[in-house]
Amino acid sequence: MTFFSLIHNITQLQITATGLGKRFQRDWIFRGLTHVFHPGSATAVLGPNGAGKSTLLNTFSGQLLPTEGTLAYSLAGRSLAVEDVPRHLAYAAPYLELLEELTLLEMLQFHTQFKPLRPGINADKLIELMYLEKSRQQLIREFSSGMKQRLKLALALYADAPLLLLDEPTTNLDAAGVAWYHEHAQATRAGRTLLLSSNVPAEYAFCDEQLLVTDFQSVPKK
Ligand SMILES: Nc1ncnc2c1ncn2[C@@H]1O[C@H](COP(=O)(O)OP(=O)(O)OP(=O)(O)O)[C@@H](O)[C@H]1O
Repeated sequence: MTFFSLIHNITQLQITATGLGKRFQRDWIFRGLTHVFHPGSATAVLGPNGAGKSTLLNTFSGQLLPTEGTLAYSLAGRSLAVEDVPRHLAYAAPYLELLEELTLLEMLQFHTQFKPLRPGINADKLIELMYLEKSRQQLIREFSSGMKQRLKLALALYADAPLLLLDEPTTNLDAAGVAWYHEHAQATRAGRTLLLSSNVPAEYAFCDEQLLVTDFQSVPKK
């Protein structure tokens, strides 16, 4: 398969954050975030451990409610309600679980009922792209941590979804896995709105924008 054959028209998704803030108990994690995430943009969400990168991604995914400010989503130029965002979202993160009791093939067949893959990709093709042919009938719980991470990434990268959130995407990957991630992230990013949280410069080098969470930890002066 060539990269060219993977290109298809992803519906454009835009996110507008206005005065966005998130607080846990008395602690503000970020505050005063105003930014437009354009379709096709790739934004690296940066900051030290505990800065709030995962919290920010979870807020953009609709799983966490902002404490203040607004998040507005639009799909193909039309307003998209936050409760409909999960349908258009693909998300890979260390804290998101796989269905460990299923085999790889069963897991893909189950998962893709709810989160379809891009046109031209099916479970067999994805297994081939992950180089996991020998593990088709193996239980996910028997996978190594690197195999699990490759599976999480493949499910997100090849999902037919315009919003892609990647939290620390090269976690548990060896050098070959990191190269695989770069190849497939590049092959699937056209047209998508990507937010990628990271502490590893090599994994976000291809992003065109950077957002430092620690820049949003006080209310901007008016
Ligand atoms: N559900 C929660 N309730 C209370 N505090 C939370 C909750 N989730 C996260 N926090 C706190 O929010 C802060 C930011 O955590 P977060 O996981 O977003 O940071 P991070 O930048 O992704 O860190 P890392 O680089 O270590 O993954 C931390 O102090 C964390 O303890």
